Amino acid sequence: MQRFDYPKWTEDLLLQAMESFVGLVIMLSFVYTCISTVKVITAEKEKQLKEAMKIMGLPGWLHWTAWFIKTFTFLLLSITVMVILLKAKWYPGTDHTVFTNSNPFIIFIFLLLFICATITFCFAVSVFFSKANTAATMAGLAWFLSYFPYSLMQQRYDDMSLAEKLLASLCSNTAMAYGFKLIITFEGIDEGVQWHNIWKTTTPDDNLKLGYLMIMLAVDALLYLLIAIYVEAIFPGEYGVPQPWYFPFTYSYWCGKPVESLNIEEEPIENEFYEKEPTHLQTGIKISHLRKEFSKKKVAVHDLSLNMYKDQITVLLGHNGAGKTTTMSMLTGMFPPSSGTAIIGGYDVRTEIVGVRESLGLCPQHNILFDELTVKEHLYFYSRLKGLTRQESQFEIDKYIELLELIPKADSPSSTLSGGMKRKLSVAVALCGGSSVVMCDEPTAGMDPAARRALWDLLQSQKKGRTILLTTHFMDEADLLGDRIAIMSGGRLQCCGSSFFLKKKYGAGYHLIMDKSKDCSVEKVTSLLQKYIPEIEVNLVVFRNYHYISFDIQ
Ligand SMILES: Nc1ncnc2c1ncn2[C@@H]1O[C@H](COP(=O)(O)OP(=O)(O)OP(=O)(O)O)[C@@H](O)[C@H]1O
Repeated sequence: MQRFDYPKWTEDLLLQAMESFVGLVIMLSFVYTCISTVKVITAEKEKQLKEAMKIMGLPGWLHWTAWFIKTFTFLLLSITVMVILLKAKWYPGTDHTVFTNSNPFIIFIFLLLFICATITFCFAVSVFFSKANTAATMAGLAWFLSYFPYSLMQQRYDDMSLAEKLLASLCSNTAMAYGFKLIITFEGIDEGVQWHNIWKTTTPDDNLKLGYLMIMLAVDALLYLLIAIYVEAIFPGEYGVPQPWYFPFTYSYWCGKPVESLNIEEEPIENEFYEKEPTHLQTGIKISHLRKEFSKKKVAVHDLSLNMYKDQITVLLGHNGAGKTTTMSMLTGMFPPSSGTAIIGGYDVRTEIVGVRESLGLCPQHNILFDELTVKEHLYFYSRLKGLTRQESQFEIDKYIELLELIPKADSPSSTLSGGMKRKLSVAVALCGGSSVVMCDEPTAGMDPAARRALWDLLQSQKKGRTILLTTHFMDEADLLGDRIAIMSGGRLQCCGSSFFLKKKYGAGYHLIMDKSKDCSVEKVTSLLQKYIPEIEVNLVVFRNYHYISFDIQ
């Protein structure tokens, strides 16, 4: 077959076009991955999913490793395509490729190191933000900014010392740009990058070698990872207990228990509003002088001291804004206490939150579920997080979907469940995996009466061997479920004891409070009510300039 000789300029043009195309693909795939990774990681934080997973036992390193593997797999695919494009013979009848002489394996390793640096760069950016959209915008900006040292100093490249170039390479994009500049220069002298010249310069005037840049990319990857871990620890965002800035130098960070004992003083909580504590039961949660100030004026929890026992359900009962969720958030490490502490399973919530979370199951007030995961997958995921084997996890799945009557929905994604079903699943998630301390924040909110009853039965049947804390503002729920009921109001514990103790103390019965207008006849209202409830008693209460009629019904 006769070979047609193309003019040389068309070959050069095609190669240049390919170079630009490959450059664009590299750029776009990395920018896209960087922005989307930062966005999803921060969204996980924003929706409290990350903190919930950590509360349920997800170690921080595993979270980062999972994200690393996922992003790495995607980028690995894109750099493989890139290397193929760089080495593909684009021009018919010639051996010319974009990088004709270079060893593709070296280019691949170089890009592999760049991937690692890019992923940890995303981690480092994500820890500075709590809102996904802001984080994504800033990630795009930061990604381009990290290319700036290269473009700004390009004019004086020849005058720069090696130290200056290496310092600029602390920005991974700059290291990548320097690397490609070297590869292109090696290509220019028809040698290409080879194993024998990665520790050589292309000209005697240059001082930068590809080997140095590969080391710098590895250093960048490690540096960004350390920044991510450190900043996340001292600035966990809206949720999480911040560590002191010097935490890497503390004994407890590396060896678990701190040197000094964190045991809180054993002071019996006794007064007329606090029922004598059971002596035959083990304390599961010990709260001591817990206080939370959101600001100088806003104290959500005042000096709360309370013990909760194993094999019992302790109910925190209170009106909206009484401080129940804040208390639970401090116990689970979502918020650090302003003062005071709590010991859960022998661990202090201020300093040993990882230990606290080993035994913890949480059903937060707002469902924290993964939209795409099914009911079964949620139970499997959280059971495995708690350390159960595949077989044990399967047993947990079967048990809870049956107990909570979720069998027909077992394979449905959580986003397709009704509100009540989502609550059921959240409670099952808290109980599964053998959590010995279970906290449920208003678990029956939004449930119909039959579902509430089923959930009450489940909680009653599951309390053996566990310390269960649940919050509610339903008196009937507290009465039925609570072995001990702690009533909170205005951030303070008002009284605590069994349902029997509280009824004896405050009188079993109901209070009816009515708003009274100026011309209201108390006698007429009372006689009307007495027609239906003969034993009703009236007493008039004046509260903050408003008049109320308060009735006691025994
Ligand atoms: N992040 C926050 N910043 C400032 N104030 C807060 C914050 N979280 C809660 N508060 C305030 O603390 C008080 C207690 O709130 P909390 O959510 O603990 O009450 P609650 O008893 O759980 O109420 P509900 O039954 O409505 O959930 C409220 O006055 C609330 O406005």
